[in-house]
Amino acid sequence: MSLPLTEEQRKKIEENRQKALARRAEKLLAEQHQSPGSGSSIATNSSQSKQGPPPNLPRDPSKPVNHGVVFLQQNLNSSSNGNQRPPNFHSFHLSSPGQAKGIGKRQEDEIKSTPFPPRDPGVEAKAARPCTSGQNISDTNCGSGSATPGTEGRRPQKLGASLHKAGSSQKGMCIRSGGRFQVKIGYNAELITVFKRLPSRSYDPATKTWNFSMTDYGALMRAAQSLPTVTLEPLEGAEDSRESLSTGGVAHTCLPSAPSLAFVKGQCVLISRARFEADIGYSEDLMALFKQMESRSYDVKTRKWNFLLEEHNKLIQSVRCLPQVQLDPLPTTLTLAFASQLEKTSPCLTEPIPEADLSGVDPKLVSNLLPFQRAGVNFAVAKRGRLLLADDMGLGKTIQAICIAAFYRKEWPLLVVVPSSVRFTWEQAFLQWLPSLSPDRINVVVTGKDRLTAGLVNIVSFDLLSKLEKQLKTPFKVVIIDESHFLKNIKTARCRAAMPLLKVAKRVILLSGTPAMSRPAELYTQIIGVRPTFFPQFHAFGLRYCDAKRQPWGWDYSGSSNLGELKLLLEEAVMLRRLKCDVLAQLPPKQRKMVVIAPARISTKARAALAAAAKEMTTMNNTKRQQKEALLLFFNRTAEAKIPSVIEYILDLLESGREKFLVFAHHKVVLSAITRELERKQVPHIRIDGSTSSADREDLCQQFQLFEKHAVAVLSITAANMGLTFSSADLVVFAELFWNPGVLLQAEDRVHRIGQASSVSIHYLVARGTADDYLWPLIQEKIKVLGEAGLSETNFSEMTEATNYFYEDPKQQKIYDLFQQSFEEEGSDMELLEAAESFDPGSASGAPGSDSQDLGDSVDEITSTGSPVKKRRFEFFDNFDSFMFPL
Ligand SMILES: Nc1ncnc2c1ncn2[C@@H]1O[C@H](COP(=O)(O)OP(=O)(O)OP(=O)(O)O)[C@@H](O)[C@H]1O
Repeated sequence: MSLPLTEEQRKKIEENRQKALARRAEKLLAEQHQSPGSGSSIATNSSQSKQGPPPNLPRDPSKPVNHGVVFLQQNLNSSSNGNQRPPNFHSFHLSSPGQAKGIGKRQEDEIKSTPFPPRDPGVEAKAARPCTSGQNISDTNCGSGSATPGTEGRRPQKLGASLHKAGSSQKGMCIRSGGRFQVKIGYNAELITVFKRLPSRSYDPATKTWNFSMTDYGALMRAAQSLPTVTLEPLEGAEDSRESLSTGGVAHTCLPSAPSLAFVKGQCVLISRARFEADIGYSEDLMALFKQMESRSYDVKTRKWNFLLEEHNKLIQSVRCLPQVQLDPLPTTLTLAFASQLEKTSPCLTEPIPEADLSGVDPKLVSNLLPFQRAGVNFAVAKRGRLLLADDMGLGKTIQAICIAAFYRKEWPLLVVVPSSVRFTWEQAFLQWLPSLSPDRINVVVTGKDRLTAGLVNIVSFDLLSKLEKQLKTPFKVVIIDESHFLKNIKTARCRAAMPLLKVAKRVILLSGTPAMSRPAELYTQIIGVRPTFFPQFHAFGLRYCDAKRQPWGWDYSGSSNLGELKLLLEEAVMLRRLKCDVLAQLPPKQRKMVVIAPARISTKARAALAAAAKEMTTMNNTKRQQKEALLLFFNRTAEAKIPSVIEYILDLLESGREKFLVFAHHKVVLSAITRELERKQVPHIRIDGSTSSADREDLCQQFQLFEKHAVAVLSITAANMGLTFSSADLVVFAELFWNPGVLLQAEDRVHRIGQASSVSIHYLVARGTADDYLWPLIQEKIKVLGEAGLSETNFSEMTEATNYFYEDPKQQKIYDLFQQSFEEEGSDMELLEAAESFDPGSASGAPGSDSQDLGDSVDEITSTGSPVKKRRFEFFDNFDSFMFPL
């Protein structure tokens, strides 16, 4: 005789019975999918959807069925929703004849063969994780249906209303708890599965209840409605509240079943010239599709699938048939740039760059090109003269740019836009490398009154360009932009002036050793400068490569994303970049450069003082002592006159991204003016001069070596030319010349020594119309003598061939002779040193004023009306906040 069942046992049996029924219903549904003549075809389902549930499925709602089946019924009921993009496989497969119409046979087959979404809760939970777009299941599964025309006009069932369910269904309720809500109900395995798919789920072991944020309320209620074994009372007052609507309240008729809540979204990303990767979450359907791709490869490290570019379009087309997957294709810019790979028009991955025919370019230039420079010219010609040449600093971008421009000489006049401090250095470079170019065909624009088109080669500073561009009637066909990162901020006048010129020019040669100093957004203007059709909207570029984020005040593009892809795109279509270490074997250990600094920056007063000093030197009947004094004064006046140009050059170097360098000067006034300016700009720096104690020298030197970012060492030529190591820098700037070349070489070797792995750049700043006119040839002469005697490997004259510093004028010859005699005399070093130390510009007769008072008196900054223009020249320090676009 059996004992009567306890309440507990009855409940358990009922639960088991329901589970068994659910399993059976699921099996039936699966069989229906597999059977060829069954209702699994889209067409059949479409017709069924009009007629009601398929005959082999339970019709009686009072009979328990599993959630998948209930979901099917719900979809059948909502079959009028023809325009709605189905949120998941089930709704797509089993409903919506409108959708079915648009599906081809092959897609149909794919859909038919698509298995059920994963049942393993772990896998499901993974799939249901918020996808890359930030969507979570609560908005992906219902959002699309919530406001579609197909659902309009149909009276939606209230979200919270309990459906009529089997009398044995388990009852529970939702209760508000702060900003969340909790579900009070006994154990129900299916409901737990639903819970586990909701992103905001949290389990409280103390009360043994699950709780959720309100964002998941709609999804939970809809999923619970689809479970025949569960009846959930809604939250009080939530039925018609905005909360329920915002979570998709009106769309409950298309509710997905719990397992199909997963929706994955991702994008294709280029990972090499030949392959792209699908950056997307897990989806079983997608996985099946990936496995059909011939070129598929799985990267165990990134846990992502990648494919050959030639399969990109095929994959994208196939994925479009998976309604629960959104895989964004590569941006059009990339597909255009890599068209040969996508269309497999090129049999080899990297085609060799053809050798350019440089027979029309001056042989002097061509024969001097180093192999990597020649390759740079070939690359530029292969890119039809439009490129960003981003070689490391000091690799000779100037000579390459001149050669590329000379290749297109028939299309000249040429425009060369450069930082103001190097206008004359560029002039020298043209004279040096293109002997066929008559010097009078070079037009260096110095003032706002000059003509921009007066020469065959026109060299202009960024700032003057923005004042003179209106002069242009016909555009330049060939344009060089030196330090093109000066254009990084689209809002600046210089950028606004230059960009239209680049757009219409046929050849655009951008030069920069540091195209972007802190963020990819800085590259945008340079990319479109070279390729105006790339990323027509900055926003699209920002979204992909700048990790664009919407902020309350607008979009923030200061981040970075997909950098590997950006690099590939740049290398393919825009940029050539070689690092020093790549071509070190081709480089000399030291590269010297004579920088002709802008004479226009020498103030009128300083000019007058220089002229007076020079005149004094050539005055007849002067005693030897008077001659010496005149020479010292000329030397001192030179130092003073060079200060504005020196400072401008140093600031341009910093703006160009030079991080660490040494500046040698001789006069105290020059050292002080430089350090004062660095302090003003808050650039970390050290100073070592005659007044620095031995102990401090070592400390300061160590400090400089350890500085991580940009820093400048301001050093006295005579006090810091020996015994110190500054090998963490690879650039030395001589703000002043010194008559003793041995001292200069020693100073150079502060960076060129053991510990220095790089080729070292040395820049000598030379000002015309000053004592430099005499000092420079004197130094070259002396070095030559040392070289001939085997005492120096250095040949200074090589870099100044084009510079005629020897004067025909007998007066100038006399000054030169005087310098020569003085420097050869015993003790002259000491005398010059003292003169430099004690020189006080304010006290000298005819003095132009104390050290840097005249710094701003530049012709550049005088407009055509003669009024000084106040502006922030050095954006590098003042303005990091570019590219913050308003919404
Ligand atoms: N092939 C060459 N033959 C002789 N001198 C060269 C050659 N290439 C470069 N130089 C010299 O090397 C020095 C550095 O070159 P350049 O100023 O063009 O470098 P860069 O790449 O523009 O550097 P930065 O980015 O610092 O301006 C110059 O004095 C230049 O004349």
